[in-house]
Amino acid sequence: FAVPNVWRDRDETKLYARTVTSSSSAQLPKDAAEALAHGTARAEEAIDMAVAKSLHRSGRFYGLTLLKDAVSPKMVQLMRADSLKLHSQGRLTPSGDPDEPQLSEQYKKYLGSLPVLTILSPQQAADDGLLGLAYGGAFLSGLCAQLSELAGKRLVPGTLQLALYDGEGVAYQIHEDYVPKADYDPENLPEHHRESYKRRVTAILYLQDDWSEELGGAFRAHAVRPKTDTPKPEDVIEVMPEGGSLILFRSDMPHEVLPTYGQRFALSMWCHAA
Ligand SMILES: O=C(O)CCC(=O)C(=O)O
Ligand SMILES: [Fe+2]
Repeated sequence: FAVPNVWRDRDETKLYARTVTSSSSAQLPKDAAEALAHGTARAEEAIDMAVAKSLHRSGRFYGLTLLKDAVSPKMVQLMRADSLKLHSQGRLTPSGDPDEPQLSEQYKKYLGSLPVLTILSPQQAADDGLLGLAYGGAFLSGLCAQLSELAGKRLVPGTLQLALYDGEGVAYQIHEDYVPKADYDPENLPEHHRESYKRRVTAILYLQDDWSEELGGAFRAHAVRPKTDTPKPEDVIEVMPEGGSLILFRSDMPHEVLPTYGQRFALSMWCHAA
């Protein structure tokens, strides 16, 4: 993701973090159109030049950026309610394929639990009356558009994913979201993975009401893939999945989710190279 030289400013800040203030959309949306419009407006408010620069700065953590209160507590609550609704309807599955059966108790007992997920679009969420997820999807799509504008290099909204780590120690081992095209056979992957080579920026919005350290589930960023099970402290940064927090990073950064002992929802967007 080439950026103008002026941004290569040797900023070694490990984690750029800030709290987003003021919301143009403090009111709950009254209909689907308003949910989409408010989500887009919030992206324009939250993603400014400082965020775009942070995402492209040099340094070891691939532009890792944390925006707290990226979304208001009210909207987080609405998104969480929508997410719980989809979960109760059995729409979240390990591969994201709605027809795939849920994990059996036997599988969980022997192989452990997995995160469950669904792939959605802001418009589909709006059509289904899920105003919270319509807002969240529009926010994350708007974020890609906003970064595209500020970076002068085209990015488009890619895959939007809702995932649930439903306690029981569910984790996601170290990986990169970007996978070079030569490294996989898309035919054998679920549809939403087939375009992983286009991923440039990962944005993850957390939807918990409140979260505490005993519940685990930290997002752990790695400056380098560790050679042993215990990475050096200077090589990792952990972020708690607090509701309303948004993390952004370049999609080739190694990262993982530590074992989770509470219900942990995350709405993720991969901004693709256009
Ligand atoms: O939920 C998170 O914090 C990260 C999830 C993740 O890495 C992924 O879905 O690729
Ligand atoms: Fe990931």
